[in-house]
Amino acid sequence: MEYLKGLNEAQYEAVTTLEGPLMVLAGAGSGKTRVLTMRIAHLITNLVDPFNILSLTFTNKAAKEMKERIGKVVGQSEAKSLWMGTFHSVFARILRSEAHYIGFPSNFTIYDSQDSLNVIRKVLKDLKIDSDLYKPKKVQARISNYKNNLITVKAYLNNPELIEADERANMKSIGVIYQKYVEACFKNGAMDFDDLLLRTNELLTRFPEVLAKYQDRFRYILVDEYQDTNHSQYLIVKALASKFENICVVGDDAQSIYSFRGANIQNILNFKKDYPDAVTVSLEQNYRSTQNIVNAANVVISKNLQQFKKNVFSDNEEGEKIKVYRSLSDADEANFVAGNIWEQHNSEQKKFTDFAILYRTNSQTRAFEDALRRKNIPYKVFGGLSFYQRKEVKDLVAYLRILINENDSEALSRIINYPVRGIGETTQNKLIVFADSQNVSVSQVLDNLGFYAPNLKLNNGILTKLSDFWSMIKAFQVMLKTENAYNVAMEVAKRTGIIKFLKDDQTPEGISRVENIQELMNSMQGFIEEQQQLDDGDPSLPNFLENIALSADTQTDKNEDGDQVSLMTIHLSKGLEFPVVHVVGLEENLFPSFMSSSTREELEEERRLFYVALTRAEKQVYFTYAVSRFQWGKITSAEPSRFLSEVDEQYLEFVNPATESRFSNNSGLKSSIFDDEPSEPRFFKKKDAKKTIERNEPQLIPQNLKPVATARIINPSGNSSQDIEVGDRVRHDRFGVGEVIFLDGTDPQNIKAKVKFQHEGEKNLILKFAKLTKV
Ligand SMILES: Nc1ncnc2c1ncn2[C@@H]1O[C@H](COP(=O)(O)OP(=O)(O)OP(=O)(O)O)[C@@H](O)[C@H]1O
Ligand SMILES: [Mg+2]
Repeated sequence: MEYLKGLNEAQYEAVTTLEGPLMVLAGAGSGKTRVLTMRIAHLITNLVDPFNILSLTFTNKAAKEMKERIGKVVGQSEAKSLWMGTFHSVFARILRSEAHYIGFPSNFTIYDSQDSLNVIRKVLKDLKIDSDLYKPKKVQARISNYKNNLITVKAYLNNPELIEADERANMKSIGVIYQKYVEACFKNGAMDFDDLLLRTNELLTRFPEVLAKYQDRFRYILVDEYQDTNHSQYLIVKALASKFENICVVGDDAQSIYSFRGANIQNILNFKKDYPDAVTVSLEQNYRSTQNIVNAANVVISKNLQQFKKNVFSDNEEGEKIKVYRSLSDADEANFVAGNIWEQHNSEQKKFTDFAILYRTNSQTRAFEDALRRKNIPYKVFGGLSFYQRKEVKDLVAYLRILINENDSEALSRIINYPVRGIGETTQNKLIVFADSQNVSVSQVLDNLGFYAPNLKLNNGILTKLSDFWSMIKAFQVMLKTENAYNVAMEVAKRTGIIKFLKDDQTPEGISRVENIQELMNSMQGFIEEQQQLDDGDPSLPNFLENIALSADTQTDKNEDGDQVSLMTIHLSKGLEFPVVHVVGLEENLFPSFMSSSTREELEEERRLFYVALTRAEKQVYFTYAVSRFQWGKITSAEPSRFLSEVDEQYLEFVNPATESRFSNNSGLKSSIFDDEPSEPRFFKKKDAKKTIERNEPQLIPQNLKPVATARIINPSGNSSQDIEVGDRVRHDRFGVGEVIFLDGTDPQNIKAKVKFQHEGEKNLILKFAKLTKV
């Protein structure tokens, strides 16, 4: 069989041992995912019905790619009936069919983290609990943690130890908040992400017939990235696999990076305990990266005490050294990376998809986006606020959610007065309080407005507005019976006045909101067409809504398959590979993060994250760090990350001019940024110091400016110039577009300008450094 030929001996064993429990524990790039993919192809070739195979992946995108690859071996139609996806998407699907067992409607809404946060805020308000003491995000994390460890409200309330621990942490109301939160979700007919796992566990433990059904169905179970499963996921897999024990898990303890979400490395250790005769395969050859990268990664991870010993080697070329670039600011760092990509694209004919920029936190994205945009380099930011979480998109989706599940009070509160229709907060509160007093939902009150009206204490004008609103919703529901989801959504966007409301705002943001609504429609159309082509496709609105609720990781941009640079957090990059990887922001307190460097455990997890970043690369790695960074509205100085010094110098090459101490920060820098005449920083040559000034705009200058008529902007390279006058519109890299209101000074090297920016207000700038362009 052709597909088996490309495997090495250990991989071959893992692919062809089809029966019984099997664990592949191996380093990055050693072919674990490939083994999993080929194993599924091999199962199907050996006449296992794809219907009986369940494969759990880390992202939906990974599932899609695997399916395509398997399809190439066994035929696309066979591959289609595989059950493949993330834990959340697979079990959401199962919960829909079995929801009645646990008292949920089959059309339950899935709450993303924003929705759930809103519900928590409401609960806190109802309970009159100060949200400064109980920060909603913190409460959310705690509840999530309980759920992922299968600690239900009841279990919590019966566990004095947990209650005491929360009391000690000054969180003694967590129990009651947790209870109210669960009640609110249940009443809304909604599940949050953790519920999808928790309720699946409930389903499988409380109803043996349901368990038996899915045990029989999923005779072969495969899990990728097993090191990052949490307890709840572990129990689901264990329960499903316990009848046939045909379970194959692959993972790498050195890449466990989700312990903050409850991922538990113990699951790997437990595997041997749960299945004592499990076959364990280790893969040692890394096929992804050059020797230099693999060796550097080995050195880094060996600093962790908590790890299985692994030999990983590469037979690929030795490859280039890792390039280290010390930048003077975050903007400089971004310019260097964009410049490097641009240069390699032009001179070496590399595609933009060959490049990745990996960072520790989403907030680092903007500088790179700006730099790439300036060079007209196409890029895609993964993660962050997903398309479907943008306000205008969520608002329209909330209408659609209400059509499916009227009890979804979170959706209702979003739209009842959007666009504004005179149903203000007071009215909404009255409705909620009244509904509670009658023990019905707000939608039930609206359904029977005539009946409840005499007791509602609302004036006739408001009652008419409520009744009009609800009649409109009912009309959409009727329409949904005969029209497809796209037509209904279009009608909603028009009839409710959303499109008009958004179109009235002609600012760039307003225009992009309208485009986003258009994009939502496009994605709906695309979804319907895609589903119509599938044998078991489901183009219905509920299925569309489920897909977008679970789509945090999928790509939604127009040019999805275009040639573009990938920007993402390291967490999201897990499992992926790119020819050229830039690991940026390698500074203390950023990476390792200041939030996760106080204990050894935390630091080891950060180091694993660094290992993940490094091992994404096939050919080239760039490490960059800045000695000063624009953060929280001000410039702060930064020290190089300790991880840089943990990589043996033999694997590194320093791109900057030689410095006295490679990773030492230059504490003289901070003041020099603000001085007109820089004092010479300690480890910098004079040339470098000058650059510091030029690159670190803005230069703030005294307020007392006198107007002059014209000034000349000297381009930093000195070879071109532009005249500028008071009243001119100019663009600044960081502040955007603004109008020049004052100019001051006669020395062309030292002209100062006061510019009023559209969004950023007035700024005083030294022209020489501000790099303004006339627009
Ligand atoms: N036997 C092989 N021959 C040639 N290439 C291989 C072989 N095994 C794996 N590869 C290639 O090596 C790369 C890494 O494989 P894969 O992504 O499966 O590794 P992994 O162990 O899952 O990595 P990670 O830990 O990062 O998820 C892929 O491009 C894959 O196609
Ligand atoms: Mg993998």
